[in-house]
Amino acid sequence: MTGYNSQNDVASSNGNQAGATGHKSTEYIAQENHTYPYEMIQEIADFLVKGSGIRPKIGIICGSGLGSLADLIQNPKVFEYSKIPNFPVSTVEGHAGKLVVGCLEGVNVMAMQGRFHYYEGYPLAKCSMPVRVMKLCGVEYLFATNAAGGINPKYAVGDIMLMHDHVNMLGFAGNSPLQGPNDPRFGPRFPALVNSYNKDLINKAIDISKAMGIESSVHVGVYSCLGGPTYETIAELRALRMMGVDAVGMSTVHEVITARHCDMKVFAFSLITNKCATEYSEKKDEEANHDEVMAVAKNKQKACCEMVSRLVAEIQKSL
Ligand SMILES: O=P(O)(O)O[C@H]1O[C@H](CO)[C@@H](O)[C@H]1O
Ligand SMILES: Nc1nc2[nH]cnc2c(=O)[nH]1
Repeated sequence: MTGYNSQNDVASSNGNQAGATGHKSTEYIAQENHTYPYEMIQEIADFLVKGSGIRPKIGIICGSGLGSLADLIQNPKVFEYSKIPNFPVSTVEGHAGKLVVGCLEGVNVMAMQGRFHYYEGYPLAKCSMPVRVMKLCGVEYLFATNAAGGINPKYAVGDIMLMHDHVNMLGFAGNSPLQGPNDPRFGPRFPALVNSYNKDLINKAIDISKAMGIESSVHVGVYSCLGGPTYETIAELRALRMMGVDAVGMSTVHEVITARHCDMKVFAFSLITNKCATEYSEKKDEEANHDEVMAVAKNKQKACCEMVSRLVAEIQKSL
């Protein structure tokens, strides 16, 4: 184990910061960028597969207040993040910090009850590192869920938006989970992101929403991730709307990028927990707040759980 967690570990690691030529080694550059070497991710994956006795096919990331998605899992083996070697810990309310491995609708799955956000102080590569762990555990499909503010005026609180594309605002600012040396065992240096969101899974989810009788509150749209932790200003929300963004949050995009880099099939949805104001107003109730986000997610978790279960059942048919 090359074990490191902080800048201090970099300085005290293997002393190969600069070789005889004065060049930094790839491993040193990886550590300097807070990326995780392949071997370290493999060790985390081995720990989880050995500890659970399961090789999951589907990985689920539970959004704020949507941790109950992991409660669907049968015969769960639960790993607290703090007990998993080299794993970050969750610091946000509504993100329990547990990894749950087991069976859902006859498929082996792994669910993160708690994700990592950039605003928590973690670099993007660290936020999305668990996606690579999932990959090395055997995961082929990533289901990423989130709580988001609705910018599209047609969206109501409690609606679900199936993500078919994203606008990566952190990427515009030059920040990416793939920054730093590329390890081709995960994927290519320059991955393409068109068709990132699997069309077949979106269509299946639309059919499921019809079967559930909720199709009028299910949309297909564009998500944008901002760095947070502030919610947006009116001017920012207007700018995002002009760019074609339908819902805004502080997560998911870096996970999707990491998943597509290592060729996973991606399905993602946003639960619209608040309507974003695009007109100036003094009204307090038009301001986003995390308590409201959590309350709406709690209210709507049943529909979200059913959507996820049914989609997993559909995948099971095709395995
Ligand atoms: O994206 P998830 O983790 O669902 O959480 C969303 O809700 C929180 C803000 O209320 C932010 O963390 C935002 O990203
Ligand atoms: N950035 C952002 N994240 C959210 N998560 C839930 N609601 C919101 C929102 O309005 N903005």
